[in-house]
Amino acid sequence: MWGPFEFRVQNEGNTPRNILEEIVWNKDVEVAKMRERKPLSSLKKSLENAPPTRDFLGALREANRRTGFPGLIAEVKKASPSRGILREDFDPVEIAKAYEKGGAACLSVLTDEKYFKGSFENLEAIRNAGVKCPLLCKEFVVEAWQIFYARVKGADAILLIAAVLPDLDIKYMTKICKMLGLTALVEVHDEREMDRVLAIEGVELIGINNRNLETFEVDISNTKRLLEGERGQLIRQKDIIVVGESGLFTPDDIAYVQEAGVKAVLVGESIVKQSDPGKGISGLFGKDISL
Ligand SMILES: O=C(O)c1ccccc1NCC(=O)[C@H](O)[C@H](O)COP(=O)(O)O
Repeated sequence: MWGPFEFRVQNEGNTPRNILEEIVWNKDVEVAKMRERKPLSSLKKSLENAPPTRDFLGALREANRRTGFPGLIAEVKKASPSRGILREDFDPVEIAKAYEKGGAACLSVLTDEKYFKGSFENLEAIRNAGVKCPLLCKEFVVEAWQIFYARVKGADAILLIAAVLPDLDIKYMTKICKMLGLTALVEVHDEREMDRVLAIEGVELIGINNRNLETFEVDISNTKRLLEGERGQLIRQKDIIVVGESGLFTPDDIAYVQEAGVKAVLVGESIVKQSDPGKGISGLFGKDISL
């Protein structure tokens, strides 16, 4: 069992070395406060009133089968540390509905407030507005409490980042997700993280992030590199669905990651910035995929 050795614990006086470390240190404090207000025992009671979960993996598979393109996870994102504000007139429910109409299989909703200007209210509002696409809670999970919270707020899936979590946590959190009916999207960026995650039993959905979360560098050939040779073979053997994430702007980009072996893509910037984000999807795929 291995872990993200690059990470240091926050100590008095030291400063974060990169944005991911900073986000995680802040998240630790934020979650501790939230947990104090709503302890796990009370969250567990709220589960009784949570809406049923929808099949995130099934929706991706079905979209891939129906369109012949990778299933789209369209991201509802107002801002990011690397790009700043992406959209001033940001109405999460309107954007979610436009994505659904435009052919998205699933949606990814940023819930981090400090760095992405997202919120759990956005997630809840989209769920309550009757959007049928299954929803990914796009968070920086540092403890299991957050998984229960996401489920209560209407998520169908949640992100677990290998650069943030040690293997044992991923294993344990994947089990918690299954118990709650959530899909875990386990995100990797390099070969070492991919090998760690491939050794963890029960992982069904892996995201390859083309963005280095420490430097912000984006390179879509990252997806191809991580799917080459024995890794690609093992992924096919295990029937794991791979999601190509970040930096996808054109039909050529989609074709490139599809050729590399992905069955799904996660896209934010290139579609959320369009005046009609639904039409942005047709531009991204070079075709109307809603039909
Ligand atoms: O995007 C950032 O600046 C960022 C910084 C630190 C941690 C995560 C970050 N982004 C999350 C993502 O990877 C993207 O939101 C997602 O993959 C969509 O990417 P894009 O299509 O390029 O907007």
